Amino acid sequence: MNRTPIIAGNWKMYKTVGEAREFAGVIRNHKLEGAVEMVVCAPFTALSALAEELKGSDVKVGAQNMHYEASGAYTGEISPGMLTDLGMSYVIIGHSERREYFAETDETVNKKAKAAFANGLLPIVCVGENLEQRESGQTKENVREQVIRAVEGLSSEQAKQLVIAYEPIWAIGTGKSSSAEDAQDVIGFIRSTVEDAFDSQVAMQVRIQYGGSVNPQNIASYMGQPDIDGALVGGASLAADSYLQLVQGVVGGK
Ligand SMILES: O=C(CO)COP(=O)(O)O
Repeated sequence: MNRTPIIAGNWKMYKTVGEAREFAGVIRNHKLEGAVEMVVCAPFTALSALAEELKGSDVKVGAQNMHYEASGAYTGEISPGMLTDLGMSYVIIGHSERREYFAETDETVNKKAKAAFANGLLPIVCVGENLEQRESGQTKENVREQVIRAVEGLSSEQAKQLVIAYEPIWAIGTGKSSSAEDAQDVIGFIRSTVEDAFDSQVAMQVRIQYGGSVNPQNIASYMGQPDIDGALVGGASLAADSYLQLVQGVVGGK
């Protein structure tokens, strides 16, 4: 099965519009002929400028969150249609920081995943265990529950296009990345969970990324694993040269 690897930068709450434009200027001429899908997920304020700067390039733009409703009295929120209107391709859903600080639940993750597809956006759904769950041997049970709840009610056609990011919370921003073997173990398990929820066809096509302290030095080790289809990267995606090194690492690792 040929799954196109996907490298997605998650800028979190970093970069002004000017900084985003500068980044885009460096990466926009990078051509990969479909070997890797390049995505940058930026703060809402930078999305319009990025879409403009990266138009016609191989780099796709994504948001880091959205509401699941189409419109309404939801002060401070952004709807799926507003993202489509800006030319977004992807949206990160259920990042652990949103689950922890902004009350995101498996239920809202599921509503957002459905709303993303309904609006022509591809969701990158994040799952992952915290340190306590890892140490008490509950990693797989926890991740299985998150995956099953996230994909409830999606059609097989939608599920095939889904991107799942496995991000162990203890590895995010800590410099303590999961070993490639441990990440493969959980990601292989996530693929079998998708097979249980749908079928083997869907499981073979769904792309599953690893995230958590990925950098240009360790990316190739993850890509050498059979079930790992790319990475969702925070800190190391912020500098354009580092982002391009990650992309090259994905090419070299597969
Ligand atoms: O949360 C992450 C990406 O979504 C990972 O962040 P770091 O790459 O900075 O550890």
